[in-house]
Amino acid sequence: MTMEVALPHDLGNDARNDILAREKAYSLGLQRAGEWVSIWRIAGRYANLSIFDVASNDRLHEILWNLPLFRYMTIEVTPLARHPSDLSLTLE
Ligand SMILES: O=C(O)C[C@H]1C=CC(=O)O1
Repeated sequence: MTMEVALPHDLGNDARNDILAREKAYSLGLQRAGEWVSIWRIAGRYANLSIFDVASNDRLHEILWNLPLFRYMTIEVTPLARHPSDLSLTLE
């Protein structure tokens, strides 16, 4: 999925630092738990591309809804399935 962030210009420094610290802590917790598998910065944008491995769509929604930055994000979810040519699935 991708998450594009648009923080309001009038957000004060303290509020900005606080929400970014809470976002980072929330993200690290989910990464340590194995549900947020990886996160990449999309070069040149205030956006990330992330891979999640969750038990259900309801769990994914719960995770996203509780992102501290949720209200400032545009999120695009792309469901992924295993590809038959994935080397790790190939017996050759
Ligand atoms: O910077 C971002 O891409 C937004 C957000 C997502 C996780 C995190 O720590 O920050």
